[in-house]
Amino acid sequence: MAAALQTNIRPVKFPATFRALTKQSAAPFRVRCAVTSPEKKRYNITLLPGDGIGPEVVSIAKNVLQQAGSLEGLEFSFQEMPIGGAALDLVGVPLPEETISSAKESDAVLLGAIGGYKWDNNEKHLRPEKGLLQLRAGLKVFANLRPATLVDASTLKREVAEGVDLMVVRELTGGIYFGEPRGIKTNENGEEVGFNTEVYAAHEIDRIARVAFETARKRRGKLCSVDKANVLEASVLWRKIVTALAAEYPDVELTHMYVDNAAMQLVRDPKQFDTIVTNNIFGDILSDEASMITGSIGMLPSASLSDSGPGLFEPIHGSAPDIAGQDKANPLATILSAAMLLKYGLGEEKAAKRIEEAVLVALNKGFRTGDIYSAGTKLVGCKEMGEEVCKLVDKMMPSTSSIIAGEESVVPPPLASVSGESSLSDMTQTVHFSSGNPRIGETRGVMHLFSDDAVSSSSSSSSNLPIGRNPLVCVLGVPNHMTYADFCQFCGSFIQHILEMRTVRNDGVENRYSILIRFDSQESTDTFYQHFRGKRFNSLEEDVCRLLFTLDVQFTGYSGSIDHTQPSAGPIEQPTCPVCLGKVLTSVCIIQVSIWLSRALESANLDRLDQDTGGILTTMCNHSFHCSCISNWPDSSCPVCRYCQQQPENSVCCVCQTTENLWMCVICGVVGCGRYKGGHARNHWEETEHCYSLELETQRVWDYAGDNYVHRLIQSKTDGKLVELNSHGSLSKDGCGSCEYSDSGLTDALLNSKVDMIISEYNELLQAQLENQKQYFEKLLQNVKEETEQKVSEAASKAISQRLPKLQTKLDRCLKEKQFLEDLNENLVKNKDVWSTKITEMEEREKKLIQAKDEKIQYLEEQLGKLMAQMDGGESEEGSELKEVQEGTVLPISANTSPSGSERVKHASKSKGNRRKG
Ligand SMILES: NC(=O)C1=CN([C@@H]2O[C@H](COP(=O)(O)OP(=O)(O)OC[C@H]3O[C@@H](n4cnc5c(N)ncnc54)[C@H](O)[C@@H]3O)[C@@H](O)[C@H]2O)C=CC1
Ligand SMILES: CC(C)CC(=O)C(=O)O
Repeated sequence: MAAALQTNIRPVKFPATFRALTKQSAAPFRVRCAVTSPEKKRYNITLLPGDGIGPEVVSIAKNVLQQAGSLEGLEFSFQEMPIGGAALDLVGVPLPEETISSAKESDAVLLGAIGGYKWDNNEKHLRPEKGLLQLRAGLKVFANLRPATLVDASTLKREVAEGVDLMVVRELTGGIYFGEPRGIKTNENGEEVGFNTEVYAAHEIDRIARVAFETARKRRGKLCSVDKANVLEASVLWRKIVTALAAEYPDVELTHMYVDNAAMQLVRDPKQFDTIVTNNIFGDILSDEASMITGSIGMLPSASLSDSGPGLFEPIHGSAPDIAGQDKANPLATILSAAMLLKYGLGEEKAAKRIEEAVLVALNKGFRTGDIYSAGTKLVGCKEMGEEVCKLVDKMMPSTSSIIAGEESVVPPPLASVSGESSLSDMTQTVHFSSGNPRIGETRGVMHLFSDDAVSSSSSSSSNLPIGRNPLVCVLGVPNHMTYADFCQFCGSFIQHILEMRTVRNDGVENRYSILIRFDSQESTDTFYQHFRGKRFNSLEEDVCRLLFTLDVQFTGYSGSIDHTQPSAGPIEQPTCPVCLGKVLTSVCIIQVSIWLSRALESANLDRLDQDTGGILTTMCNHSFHCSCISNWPDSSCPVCRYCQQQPENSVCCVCQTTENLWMCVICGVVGCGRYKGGHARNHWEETEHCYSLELETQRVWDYAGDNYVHRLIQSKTDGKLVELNSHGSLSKDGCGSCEYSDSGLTDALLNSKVDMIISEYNELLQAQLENQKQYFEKLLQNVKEETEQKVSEAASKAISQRLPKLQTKLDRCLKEKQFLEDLNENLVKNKDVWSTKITEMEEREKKLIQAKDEKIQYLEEQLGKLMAQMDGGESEEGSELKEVQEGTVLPISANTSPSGSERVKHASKSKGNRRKG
């Protein structure tokens, strides 16, 4: 390092925030060395992986750093040192001397995280956390910048979280984390007391407040100072000094908020905040809370800076011991911390930008670790996320916008230069489409859409959306089951800004359609884009709105019998909306408009029409409606021709299954065959009074009641214009009717007035018929309801009457059984008493017998004792008696064997000599 210093010393560019931080800041910034060789600039970076997930995320961030650096001509020399639990295990202290020395001597320090269960019960000075606090104090990094900008993983409501871009400026080396006195002692009552001190000197508040004002000035000019001045003296001083400093920053709007309110406001309306300045402990808590506005604590980086010396860069999360070693950690917070290291620590903005943008693109490509995963995205582990970012770092050409600090939003370079190697064609995708009823004719075209990558490489701010976009977007892959009305509803209040929507089929896509949407202004297009991109169509399904800016739409041909290969460029004739009879643009207009748009967007004529008519939706079959009208149409068919994107490939007669000569009831959709097949379509009319039927082959509607076709206008096969049928249709050979058309040269004016007249007649007719049908069906429903109720009640009474006797018998049987059991029970209870008495008597008898026996035994034992005494030669009177007994002249026996009897019966017995012999 010393040798290198002599070669070339380059002062590292500090963020402007750190210039002239304090009025009294006489100490010059430390000039740190970045050695410049002709090819590479070299930096020394101390890596402190720490504990838990720390080593996993730091090793990934190191790779990303190296990758971004090498592309920008930077070379890093990494020195990995222990801290926290790892250091405790290795050398017995949480911050070894070598570690702090290495950190101080390096150009920047990248830390993972410290702490874990293993050391949780260590004494305070031997806890991993102590190591981190010592490091922060040792490096004097008093200003901790913790930005929070949105990614699409917030658990808050989208409208609450969307657009959040705030920066927490946390004081890091003072306050209660370091204040003295602190400790746990025993008080006079012998009780343990824990205590800490929240202490701030005026200069500490002043320097952090300056950082905050500078930061806010470069952002949106709003600073909120968070304290607890209603309770804490340290906060009273804090507020006083911050307020005084505001005079030096008249361009910054300063507000104050109590911390408890701030905690609530952060989740209620986070967008109200731009820059927050607060003390050590409040900043720790509020920035963790802010992280969840963005989706996960695994997303938020931080930079801790001093007014001289190397900065410390670390994710805001801890060591996450619950997921450590499982490849589950989100490495993005550490990767973004590495970007902050480049930007704030080394002044290498380009390399930083590469990393920030690579992270954005990875997220936009759908890569998600478990903590930010949602359905429809790609779940990856820590390593894979790191590898993806590394790959993308390679592709990124830095723009000047920032996702980290959100400051200096600058319009990105033209698309072609967003990526070093990319051209416009790399940034767009070509999609072929068609529309129209295939039975009649198909319009074909091609659209060029800005690919996801073109947008991903920018932030969500509208100034970073692709250059060259216009107020035209395409929603790709809308599921077929979404009706036109559903889609209009999905667009919500944006529908007011929609001029036109056109539904198209994408080649090779069966179950989905796409919608081209033209808006009234670029602003509403961008807002729509930001609001709806990736949004689920509904909460029950996974399908999301794949929304792409549309560069242009080109009309390539028409495959029907009418030659429409070139749309006319003249003003567009306005037919009426078939629903409300108001004027709408023709069905090909969106394609024409798109082409005009891409040329110049100068169509004053169109604007006038649009203002008059509101948004227009053109269905897949090229019929146009006001959005407000089609919003009331309940199914996915066209209200005019009933063409439905979802229709079955081969319709069949619902009775005889024939596929020929089919007619579909326009009232209920039943398909039946014509009279020269089974005549089932007509039968249907007779049964239901549904008198209109659509001939599937020709799309003409037959009126059974009037016995002719409804249409008096048909489309000319030669020029596509509407022409009148010659009077009433006559019966055709196919069985229902036919008509000839005269390819007349009616003037447009005449035609238009007739069209209007016929449509109004048609609508009246239809309305009358629908009313009839409504009544008919209501009656039918009522009948069915009554019949059903009748049947249900009959069935119920029948079932009851059938089951009743059986149930009665069963009940009788059960009652008898119950009676029997009760009798049995009663007898048993009586017997129980008798038996109890007997048992008691027996027990008493038994007791007496035992007593008598015991007395007899006792008496015999006494006698035996006396006998034994006499045998041993006793001289007493009893002794002589005993002697007699011994000699066999007297036998001591009670007359009634009673133990109390004193009579003794003398018996002759065997002599003593005899007994001895015996
Ligand atoms: N700067 C640091 O080194 C910090 C260290 N700690 C220490 O970390 C240890 C654990 O503390 P906790 O309160 O649990 O906070 P934590 O931040 O480690 O974990 C909180 C929750 O967030 C999850 N999480 C954190 N980072 C994640 C990531 N990158 N990807 C996915 N999920 C992630 C964790 O799995 C856990 O469920 C303690 O010993 C604590 O003292 C805590 C905060 C800061
Ligand atoms: C682990 C502590 C020392 C610090 C902390 O929680 C933080 O700064 O996020």
